[in-house]
Amino acid sequence: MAADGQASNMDNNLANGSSVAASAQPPRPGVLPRIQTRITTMAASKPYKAENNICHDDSSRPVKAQTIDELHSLQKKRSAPTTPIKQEVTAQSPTAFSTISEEERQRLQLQSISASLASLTRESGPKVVKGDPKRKLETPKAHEQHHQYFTPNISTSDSALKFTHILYNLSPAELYEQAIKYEHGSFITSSGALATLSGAKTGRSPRDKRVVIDENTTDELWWGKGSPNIEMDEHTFLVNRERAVDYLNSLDKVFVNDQFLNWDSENRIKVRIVSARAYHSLFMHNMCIRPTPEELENFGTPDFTIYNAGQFPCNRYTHYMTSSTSIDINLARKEMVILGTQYAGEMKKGLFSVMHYLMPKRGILSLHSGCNMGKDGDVALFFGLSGTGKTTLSTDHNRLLIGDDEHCWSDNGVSNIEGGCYAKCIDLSHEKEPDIFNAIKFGAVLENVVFDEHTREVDYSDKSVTENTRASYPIEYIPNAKIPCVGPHPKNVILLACDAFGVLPPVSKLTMAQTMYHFITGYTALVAGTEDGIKEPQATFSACFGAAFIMLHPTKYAAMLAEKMKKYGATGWLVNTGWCGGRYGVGSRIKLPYTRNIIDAIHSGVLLNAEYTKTEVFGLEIPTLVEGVPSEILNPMNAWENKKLYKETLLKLAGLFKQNFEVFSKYKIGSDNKLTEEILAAGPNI
Ligand SMILES: Nc1ncnc2c1ncn2[C@@H]1O[C@H](COP(=O)(O)OP(=O)(O)OP(=O)(O)O)[C@@H](O)[C@H]1O
Ligand SMILES: O=C([O-])CC(=O)C(=O)O
Ligand SMILES: [Ca+2]
Ligand SMILES: [Mn+2]
Repeated sequence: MAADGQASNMDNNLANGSSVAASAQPPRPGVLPRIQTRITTMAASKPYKAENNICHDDSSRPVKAQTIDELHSLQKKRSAPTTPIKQEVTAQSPTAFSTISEEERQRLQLQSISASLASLTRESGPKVVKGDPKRKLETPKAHEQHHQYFTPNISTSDSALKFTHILYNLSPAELYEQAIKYEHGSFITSSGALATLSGAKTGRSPRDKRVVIDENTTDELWWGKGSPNIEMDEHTFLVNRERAVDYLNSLDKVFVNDQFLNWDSENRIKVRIVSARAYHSLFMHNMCIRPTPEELENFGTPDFTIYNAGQFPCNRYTHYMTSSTSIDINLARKEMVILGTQYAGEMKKGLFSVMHYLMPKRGILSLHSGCNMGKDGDVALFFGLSGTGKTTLSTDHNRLLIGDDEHCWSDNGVSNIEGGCYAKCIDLSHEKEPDIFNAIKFGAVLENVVFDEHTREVDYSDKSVTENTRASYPIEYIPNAKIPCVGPHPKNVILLACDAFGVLPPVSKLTMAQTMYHFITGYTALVAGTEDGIKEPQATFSACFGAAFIMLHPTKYAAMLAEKMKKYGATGWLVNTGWCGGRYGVGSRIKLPYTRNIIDAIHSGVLLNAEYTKTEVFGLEIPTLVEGVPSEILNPMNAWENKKLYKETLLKLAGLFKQNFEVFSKYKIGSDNKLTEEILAAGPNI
């Protein structure tokens, strides 16, 4: 009773504005004075007011909610309505801007996604609905909200009775939440990036890549020795496709990304990626070109669709399957199926393979290269196998970044295929690669890195999960990205090789024939990890610096490159970003600042007119002086202590080059055989 009396007494005091007096009164013995949180509000200078003897602190306006759920519903406001689709003016619909309703648009969109997810064998599949199944408000009851889901048929199977929720083109923030709530190994790092695990595979699986052989592809594609295209028949493709689609449809929710490839608007490709992980959806959000809301409304039917069921294995009893992983491309169906690997790079590089088929058909050369542009509009291409420095060297604070990995060269100039970059992170430091380091912030996906469990600080030197740690981020995260990612014809074509033998010079100027020879050869010492199973650097030859992704015979791409380089007067260069002063294990990797100085001298044109000497065996023209590079490393022989060992190693590598080139010697490039002989003569002289 005493407490009650005290309380009402206090309230009255407050109501009378006499709280100061009240608190000034000595407390009754044994009773502590009531804690007062506020007396008057300073900002509004409004006194407390009492209604029904209850004190209200109305210093800030009360929330317009009766319950916590209502309060939560206030937190999110609906996205701004997207602009209506403008229809053609026709006789039937004479109004210039007649629109289709939002409802109709949603219905068409779901119809398109439903068609993508439809089984090829059953009459009906699951109903697709938009939104997160956990958000009750958005789960429609069967008899209401008909516009929210689409089902093509009357239910005839259990799977047709269930809903598959479609998380369509979610934003990075939404994908973060999905990843953190539902995917093990997802964490926010101290810089705001989303750390993820790609599972058992931490690199691509080129031996599990299959391409459907049919009446067209038999003759069109490169098959056999050296080719990345391992054949599979249409039937087996459909078996795997059905397996992937059934897996995806069995889930409560799948992610769907509708995006673009190629910044050249005339040659843009619409891609749809259906996947089961927020990690995959965010990765592709970063790597493909992100449509504007208007572009998304007019998206229509995709030109190519990926079904990524990477968590689910393929069936080893299926014909052609040699492991539980299968990455299958069907050019006729315009589809790709991924089973048994969650490594996100498979999607990126799978689409790149498709571009290597589609673009040459249009006279456009597709290139595994980085690309940047100087302030004066001089464009450089950086070819090279994985880990040779395309991303590192095309990301140059003094130049505009067009792209780091996949480009097209058409009659209009160069264009990036992608909307993001995919950088190697091992030993990444702010000091050596500041732009890449700073791009790893909110929205970036960080694959397989190790971080402090408390501070979430990433340790880029830690290889505990893999050596092939990676960051994927939108290209605009690089401060001097060139948007749109297109540029004029290249002036310099730089071939990067990471030479583990340490015998190739840090830089040499190439003749056209030498450029072709080295382009077709595609030499490097593969840096550990990007291709699954490779743990130590080893000498590798990969035609066109990307044999894993080309679809046609390498000479087709080489001929196009030669033609374009001649037409637009580009100069070829060979830059060794690998070892000097001895082979791997003895010498050391050429310091990045030296390579950057070499690249600067190429860009500026200084190196074009430098003094040159010719090396023996490879016949490479090497400059005697490059500013900011110790002259003794320019000629590798000088950098080796043991000259005899140098010569032996040089001859060994030359032998490997010769052996590798044998398969190409019977192919013609150009209208006569002349170019082939010139190219053969441009190889090592032993
Ligand atoms: N002299 C050098 N030149 C270039 N890169 C170097 C050099 N020394 C060390 N590196 C390191 O080599 C790696 C080059 O990787 P980068 O991401 O550029 O490869 P990439 O060619 O883009 O490969 P991918 O096609 O797999 O993405 C980086 O980690 C970079 O720090
Ligand atoms: O595809 C990958 O995983 C990384 C990459 O860019 C390459 O290997 O060329
Ligand atoms: Ca890269
Ligand atoms: Mn690459």
